[in-house]
Amino acid sequence: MKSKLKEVRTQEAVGMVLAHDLTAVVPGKFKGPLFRKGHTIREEDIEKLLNIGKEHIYVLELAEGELHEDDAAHRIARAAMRSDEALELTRPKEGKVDIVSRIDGLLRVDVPTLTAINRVEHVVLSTLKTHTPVRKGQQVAAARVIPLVVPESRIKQVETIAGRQEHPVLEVLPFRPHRVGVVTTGSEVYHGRIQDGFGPVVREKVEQYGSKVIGQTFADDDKEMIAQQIRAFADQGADLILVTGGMSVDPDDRTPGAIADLGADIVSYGTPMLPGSMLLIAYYRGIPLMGLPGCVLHDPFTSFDVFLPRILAGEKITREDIITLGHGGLHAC
Ligand SMILES: Nc1nc2c(c(=O)[nH]1)N[C@H]1C(S)=C(S)[C@@H](COP(=O)(O)OP(=O)(O)OC[C@H]3O[C@@H](n4cnc5c(N)ncnc54)[C@H](O)[C@@H]3O)O[C@H]1N2
Ligand code: MOO
Repeated sequence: MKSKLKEVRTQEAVGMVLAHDLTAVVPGKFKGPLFRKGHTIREEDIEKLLNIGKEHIYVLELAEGELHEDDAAHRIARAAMRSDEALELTRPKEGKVDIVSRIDGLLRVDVPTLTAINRVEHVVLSTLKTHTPVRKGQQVAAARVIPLVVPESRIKQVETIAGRQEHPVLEVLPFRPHRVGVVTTGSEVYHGRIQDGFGPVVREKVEQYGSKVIGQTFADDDKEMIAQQIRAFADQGADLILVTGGMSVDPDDRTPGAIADLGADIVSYGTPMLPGSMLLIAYYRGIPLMGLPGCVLHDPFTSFDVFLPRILAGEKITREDIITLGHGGLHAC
């Protein structure tokens, strides 16, 4: 490190970086650092410094090609989010800059590029997991460097890595309001033996992302009846269709067969996640279609909760998205 100490008059120190902690003592009440090493002195700090008797202070003079931790953190965060309007930065605090979502949406992280950035020595970019649904005001990432001063070349390296890809390292896709049709299967519900439990569960989940259930219909364990109700929602302009129950191996489980008979393009029947392993994802006339197994009724977090926000944010689900769920896919089941 080529930076060095310099003594300056406190009134002239605004914008400069404190070289060591400065201690304040209020008898009987407080003893501790008033400002920490690395703090960038602001106008409002001058009064406080004079009040503890500091007319002169040591500041850190950065050499050519060096960056203070605050500036480095800011540049890492900026490189990661580019100009995504859905994200904003906080002011540096203790050398850390937070990235916060300005909207409700789906966080997307380019994981290989994130890893390449963290491979640069002393650079820290920490994020929530990719595909996490986030709320307006929620922190999604934090950036910092480890030492107080770093060579600017390292940060330029981060900027080059982040700039190589077409998409930013971090982005939040807004949830798009969808019109959702629900087909509930099961002879026990159809014949009124038991009361439907699926309707309220899926309605709440769909509404939480700003979409709307446009209707729920009931079908017996009959492939043609199920298929006909799916077709009816497609004709009504639904842009997501959920079919509940009948997803397992019993002779009365007709949902996967009905979806196959419709000629839907089945991405996968089965996901390596528990609960929710019997989930089916397909596209019928371009409309996403999900077969929801019984566990969605009683487990608060299943594979349905993984893919619903992704679909509502406009992502097209691929087989690769499904098969890679296996690692870490075992939840309470
Ligand atoms: N031998 C195997 N057994 C099971 C397998 C398997 O692979 N092999 N898979 C298990 C998994 S995983 C799940 S999840 C469950 C259930 O899947 P289903 O989608 O077939 O669920 P259903 O049989 O239709 O219903 C289960 C249970 O929930 C009640 N139910 C269904 N719909 C409603 C509704 N709308 N409202 C209220 N209650 C409802 C239904 O009456 C049943 O009691 O299979 C495992 N078994
Ligand atoms: O589809 Mo099941 O949830 O794995 O119980």
